[in-house]
Amino acid sequence: QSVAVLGAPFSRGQKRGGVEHGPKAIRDAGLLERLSGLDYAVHDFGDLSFHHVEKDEPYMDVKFPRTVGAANKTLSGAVSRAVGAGHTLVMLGGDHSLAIGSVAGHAQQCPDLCLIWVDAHADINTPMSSPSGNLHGQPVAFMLKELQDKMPDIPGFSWTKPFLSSRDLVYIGLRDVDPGEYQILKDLNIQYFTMRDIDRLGIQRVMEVSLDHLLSRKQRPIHLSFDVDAFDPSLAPATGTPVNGGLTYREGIYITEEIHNTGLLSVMDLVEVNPMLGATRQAVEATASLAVDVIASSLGQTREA
Ligand SMILES: N[C@](CCCC[B-](O)(O)O)(CCN1CCCCC1)C(=O)O
Ligand SMILES: [Mn+2]
Ligand SMILES: [Mn+2]
Ligand SMILES: [Mn+2]
Repeated sequence: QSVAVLGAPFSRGQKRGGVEHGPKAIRDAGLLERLSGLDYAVHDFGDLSFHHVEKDEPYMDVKFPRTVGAANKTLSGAVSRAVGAGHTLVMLGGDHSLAIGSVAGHAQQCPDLCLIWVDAHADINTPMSSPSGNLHGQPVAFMLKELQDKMPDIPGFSWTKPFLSSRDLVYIGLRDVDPGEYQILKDLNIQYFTMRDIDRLGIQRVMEVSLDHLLSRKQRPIHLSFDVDAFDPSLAPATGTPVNGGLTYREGIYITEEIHNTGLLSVMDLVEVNPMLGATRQAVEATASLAVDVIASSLGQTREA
């Protein structure tokens, strides 16, 4: 089994500088060493380089559409090649707009993939419903076939088309969903577990139902898109959109242990670590170290042995 690590130093899906330094912060927290300690061959693909598109004016209030679109087109090619070469891939963000390229590239190789989205936010705004115009709040809307009649042709995104059915997606950790997003979740009958659901059911039941929902009919590759802001801000302060009342360390690790135990994890994203947003160096290091723990646990590090 071989693991590839790919950095995507990108920030234009949102407004706060620094998230482009996320890949370096996670590497500096010892990611490669930790993965080498697990029984994988580890390949470091380094960081992609992205180019800013000139005169990238907003389109329907969407910010930097051409720059974000171009970055994700590049990323999707790199992800597709890595999966095609047989690697389990870890994509380090960068903001969550990068999931547009990461999941699309994965779907090119694995069209029957299912998606587990761990996040305080649903990231399913359309350009029309977005309160901010920031594309890191919209990636899932670009993937869903059921939304394509609601999606305008945004400049920079002509390279991609929706590939995911709403039944092939589960959310875990939601606690800050916009009205337009909530309407979409309900209309498309998308399976989601909020932090309240986790309080009521417990994380063991949430994972049991989530994995049953996605895998009981058919075992297929899993794409895990993990936004570090799913965790409580006390654990992951260095991130752009923190929301109180998030996952505990143990809940986050239980999620990733259960995903590892399926044996079906194929690509994971770890996004929204922003080393410039920690109040202290310790806060930055705690956030980056947590990201390493999440990735290592997704790839088989256990609390047992
Ligand atoms: N839903 C928000 C936040 C998106 C976060 C993206 B992620 O998950 O990748 O970090 C807007 C959230 N909300 C807007 C009104 C005021 C409170 C925050 C948006 O801008 O779409
Ligand atoms: Mn997100
Ligand atoms: Mn989020
Ligand atoms: Mn965020």
